[in-house]
Amino acid sequence: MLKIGGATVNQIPFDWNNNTNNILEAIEEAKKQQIKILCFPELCVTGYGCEDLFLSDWLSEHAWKEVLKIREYTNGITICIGLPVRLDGITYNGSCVISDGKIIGITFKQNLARDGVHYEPRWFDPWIPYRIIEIIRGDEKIQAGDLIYEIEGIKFGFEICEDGWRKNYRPGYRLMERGVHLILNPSASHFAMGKSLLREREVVLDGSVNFNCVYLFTNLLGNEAGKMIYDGDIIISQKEKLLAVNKRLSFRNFNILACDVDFKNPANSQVVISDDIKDKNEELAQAVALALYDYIRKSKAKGFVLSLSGGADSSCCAVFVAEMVKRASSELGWEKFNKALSIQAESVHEAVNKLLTCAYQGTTNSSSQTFNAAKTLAESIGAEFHQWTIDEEVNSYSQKIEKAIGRKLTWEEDDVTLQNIQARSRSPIIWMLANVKRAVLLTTSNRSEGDVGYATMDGDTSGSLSPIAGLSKVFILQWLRWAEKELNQTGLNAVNNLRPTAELRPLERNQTDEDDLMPYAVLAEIEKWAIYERKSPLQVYEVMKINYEPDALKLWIKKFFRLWAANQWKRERLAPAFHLDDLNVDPRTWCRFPILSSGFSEELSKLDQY
Ligand SMILES: Nc1ncnc2c1ncn2[C@@H]1O[C@H](COP(=O)(O)OP(=O)(O)OC[C@H]2O[C@@H]([n+]3cccc(C(=O)O)c3)[C@H](O)[C@@H]2O)[C@@H](O)[C@H]1O
Ligand SMILES: Nc1ncnc2c1ncn2[C@@H]1O[C@H](COP(=O)(O)OP(=O)(O)OP(=O)(O)O)[C@@H](O)[C@H]1O
Ligand SMILES: NC(=O)CC[C@H](N)C(=O)O
Repeated sequence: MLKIGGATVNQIPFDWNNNTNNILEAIEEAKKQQIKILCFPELCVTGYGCEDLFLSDWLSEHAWKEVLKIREYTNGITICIGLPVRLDGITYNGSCVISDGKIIGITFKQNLARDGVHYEPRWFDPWIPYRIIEIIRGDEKIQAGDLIYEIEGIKFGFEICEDGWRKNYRPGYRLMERGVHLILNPSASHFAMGKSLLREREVVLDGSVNFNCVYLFTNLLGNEAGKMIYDGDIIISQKEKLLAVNKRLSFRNFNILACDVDFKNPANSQVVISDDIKDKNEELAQAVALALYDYIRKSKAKGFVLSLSGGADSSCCAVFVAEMVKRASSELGWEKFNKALSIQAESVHEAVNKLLTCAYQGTTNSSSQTFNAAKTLAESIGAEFHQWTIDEEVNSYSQKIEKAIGRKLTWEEDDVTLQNIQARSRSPIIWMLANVKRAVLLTTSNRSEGDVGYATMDGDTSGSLSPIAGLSKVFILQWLRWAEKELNQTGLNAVNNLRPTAELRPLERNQTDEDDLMPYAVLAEIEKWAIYERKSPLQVYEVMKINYEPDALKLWIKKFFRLWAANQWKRERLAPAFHLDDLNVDPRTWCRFPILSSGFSEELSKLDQY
């Protein structure tokens, strides 16, 4: 029997103190549990999200100094820690094995992650299979490359994150030929709804079955650098059996999971029952809560400010903050929670009151229904709530422009202008409140709005963090109904009975988002084919035509592609957002698209001729 384990850690890019402390605390705990081999996540010494700093010499040099510090605490244990290693001006992504005070080697990643949110080839070079070199650090000579190691008669090697996702190119095939009993996978695998099952089945179980071994996977934890959230999974399998899976998305700085493994007789290996929850609505609630907690903790802001309209998007943001307080305080206890966020509170309501300030900013076009929905929700979660109207500001701007252009503004001629000035008049004062409170201003953009630019730049897009910009409106609407019932967020009842509306036109015009755009379900389906599956307008029409009336569908597809292309600049200006789904329209991470383009003019005319 050999006790092996993983340690997930909540790191911060080049926050040496935080990162090394987390690693040392985890080692101490692992020693108490008598773990013999302990695997930490990918690049855990520096953080995974150091971006172009990986190209500098000093980052890797400093990382090495931390490795030497950590080495001092490894008596009686073998650990693997991830760090960048720069050799002759080229950076490699390595996992360093330290056993009982000795550095016994560094393995380098062979397959670099380059899809979706990952841009590793910009910073790292892939390592060539079987290549082994000797590197000099101080007066030490260290083996590095495609190594295998042996501890207490157990041979082990590495697949580093993406290595385990590249089905036919997995280093595991070669490690099996070289007789390893154990494969360690240190990872930085970002959260997306539904993805943790893929890790379990396609990386871990497929690995232990195909390579006839024990497979140990350890992921990073939390919102490390602003956008990506790491689940902090630790998964251990032996051949076709899952031995241990931890509860993901913890608010703690580190978590450990270990089990006793009998390498010769798998039937004797310890099995740890998992209480992880895979339901998409629940894992999303936990992931966004953790992301918000880490964001204020790491940015040292004093809380959040939110322009709360009583509509779905802003209400969703408010509920996520309340869930953050509820979940983090329940896992950490009030003492740790208060210390981490520099507040004093003893109940969820009290803490939400200190951390979330909301304002309803009505106009003559606002309804009593949205006001009541906003007020009821704010009261139910305990948020500080203010209300005022912005008609004076809107009228003042309008009168000045009317004087300048020498005519009256009218809804017939100036529809979008008159809408936008309302959204923009809410912006300076809500920013002012954020300044006063030294808080982060949340913006409420969702992914469907992002697709088609259905938002006013520097109006409702104002803010510095956009928690739900990665979610489609269809998903948000169903999540809110789920949260009302399953999370007992009863203050959502009125919100859930409203139809999405911008309330920017006079009330008698009965504005709804879906009349302005198209049904949100259609928008989400076109988005799936056009953006996720990368199909042309005609191809989107081909796959969708069986379910819709042809002329209406053509109009919707044309509207989507036209607005998509015209609004790339707007997506570039949206506040940083969390990555939550397989698909994202963030131009700085998942989805690159030109700001100026043909706007699909030829492709859309082909659709007309079809
Ligand atoms: N390619 C480009 N590169 C750089 N800038 C570009 C540009 N194209 C336009 N622009 C600029 O952008 C301006 C237009 O953008 P912008 O002012 O944002 O406004 P715009 O996109 O024209 O209109 C905003 C839309 O969002 C809707 N809305 C607004 C507010 C809230 C909600 C809601 O759901 O609650 C909905 C509103 O009904 C309207 O349909 C132009 O005046 C021009 O200055
Ligand atoms: N009366 C209002 N008071 C405060 N903020 C408002 C008001 N109207 C709009 N806003 C701000 O503008 C944002 C954009 O409005 P939008 O209509 O897209 O979202 P929503 O009102 O939250 O949801 P829905 O679209 O489902 O009505 C809101 O989320 C909110 O932050
Ligand atoms: N860091 C990595 O190599 C991550 C890549 C992997 N495909 C993931 O998304 O989880």
